[in-house]
Amino acid sequence: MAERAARRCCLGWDFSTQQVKVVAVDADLNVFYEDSVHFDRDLPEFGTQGGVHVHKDGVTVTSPVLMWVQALDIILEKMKASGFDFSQVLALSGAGQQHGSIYWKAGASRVLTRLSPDLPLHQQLQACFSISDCPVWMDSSTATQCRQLEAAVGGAQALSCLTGSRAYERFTGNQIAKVYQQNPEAYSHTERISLVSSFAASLFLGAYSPIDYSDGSGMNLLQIQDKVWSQACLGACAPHLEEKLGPPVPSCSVVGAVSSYYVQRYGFAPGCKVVAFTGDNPASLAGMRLEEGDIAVSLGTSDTLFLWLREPTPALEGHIFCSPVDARHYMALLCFKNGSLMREKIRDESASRSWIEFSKALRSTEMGNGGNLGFYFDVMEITPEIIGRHRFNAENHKVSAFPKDVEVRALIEGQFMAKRIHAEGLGYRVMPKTKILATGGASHNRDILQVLADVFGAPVYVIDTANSACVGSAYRAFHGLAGGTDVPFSEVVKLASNPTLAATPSPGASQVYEALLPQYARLEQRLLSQAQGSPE
Ligand SMILES: Nc1ncnc2c1ncn2[C@@H]1O[C@H](COP(=O)(O)OP(=O)(O)O)[C@@H](O)[C@H]1O
Ligand SMILES: O=C(CO)[C@@H](O)[C@H](O)COP(=O)(O)O
Repeated sequence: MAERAARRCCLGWDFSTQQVKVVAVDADLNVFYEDSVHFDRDLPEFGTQGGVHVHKDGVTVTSPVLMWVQALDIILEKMKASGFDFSQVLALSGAGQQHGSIYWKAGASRVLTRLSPDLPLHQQLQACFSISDCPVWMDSSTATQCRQLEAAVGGAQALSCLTGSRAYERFTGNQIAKVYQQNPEAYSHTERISLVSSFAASLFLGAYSPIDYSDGSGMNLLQIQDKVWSQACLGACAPHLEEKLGPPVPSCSVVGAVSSYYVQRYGFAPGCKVVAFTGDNPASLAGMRLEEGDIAVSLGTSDTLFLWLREPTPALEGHIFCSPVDARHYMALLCFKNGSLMREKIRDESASRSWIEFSKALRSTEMGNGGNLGFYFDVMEITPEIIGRHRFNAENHKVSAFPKDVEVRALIEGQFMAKRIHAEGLGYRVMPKTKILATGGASHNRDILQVLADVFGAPVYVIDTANSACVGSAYRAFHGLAGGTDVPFSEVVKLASNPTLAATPSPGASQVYEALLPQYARLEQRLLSQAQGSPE
């Protein structure tokens, strides 16, 4: 504890779908403290599953805002109880699940600025929100608002050129439009709308934190080239929206110092800086120190795949976000909704609820799975828009079930083939020097990473912690502290240890998957045409 007390550090937070996590990173960029609060397990009174409430219509998905606040109270108390020395924290930053929106009620800013150090946050902020259950990224209930927004700006491609993405149901502008249309009273009582990231930053600041360019790119509202709100998009979504959002800022901005609440209650230094929080995927890009040419695969609640881009090339599939570490650059992102929760379901059904058995099934089956291919989308997938489980044998005939081991391999191979096919759709090509950087909870599983290496025909690397969004947030805090835009991010993180090799492609993998990938793509296209025509 004595050694810990003397360690100057930055904190990196992650308000993700299933938990709040924190890491402390010292000046040599070593992670020396990690903690988390899991919503379903540690806050059962909110009744979430996987951190969310799925409503009866099957498409509306929300999370209670006070659950996030209480999770922060709990984790700070845990840190204090462990003897964590908050006075050594030079700066903090953080990440949030992307796209989710928080509606602060008129008068909330006064409460935020006058927090009493004698009480936990959740007791003081109870009456501060005009909407208690916030729409989150898993929501897909805003198809009508999406079509309205695209029509207002000249179509899907026009919206993508402007904001980096065509209209997506989970993107915040469409969610805000739905709140305004269906709950105009709550909307009119709202003085500020935050993303999960800027909401979390606001809790630390004791004042509203601005939205950063990178997470702001996931709203269908920000002009990603000019970095200003699009008046056409704002106008199409809801009235007085610009004043409720506040101006966006570069992701490496110092947005202020921690509120006196944290100084008095936890012993933070009064000068401890808060660097703008961003989305969890942009923060992971920072945590993995992604370089041009590399590809990152995050296997969290959602699966995402992202790339560093110099020039934005907005398309009808995938998203372009402003880079979180260099205001001149961009990142491309593909999001797959049926990630870890789908893997958990197949683990429970076909591998005795055990990751060890799940791994055994992967090891006992062959690459290519004897030609058996599967699509596992228990919730409406984002990439591509298909729902349901669809299994095909080597003759391309639909079958209703697979033996258990075959089912496990079909799931994992299918998930990674989809990633490769859609990344190639964005123009990405696997090169001899390609590195895949893996992160997220499932990157703990070496057998899953082996399939990833085989399907992509490229080596897979991991960083010391699967919490790359937290680590990236701590790195970004150091970046903000060092001067932000004027200092290259790569300079700030040059001391960080290199990623370690976790899996290399097995001999013969490229022949197997070169043959199978076009077959998977054709079947996906067939399912998509059926879904768009008459649902099965
Ligand atoms: N050994 C493992 N094999 C496969 N998946 C795992 C393993 N350990 C954890 N996971 C998955 O990691 C998921 C959580 O990942 P994480 O990146 O922490 O999610 P998030 O940041 O979205 O809350 C869990 O839902 C679980 O399915
Ligand atoms: O919607 C997206 C990205 O566009 C998701 O990736 C969310 O950002 C949720 O992140 P996790 O909690 O799954 O890490």
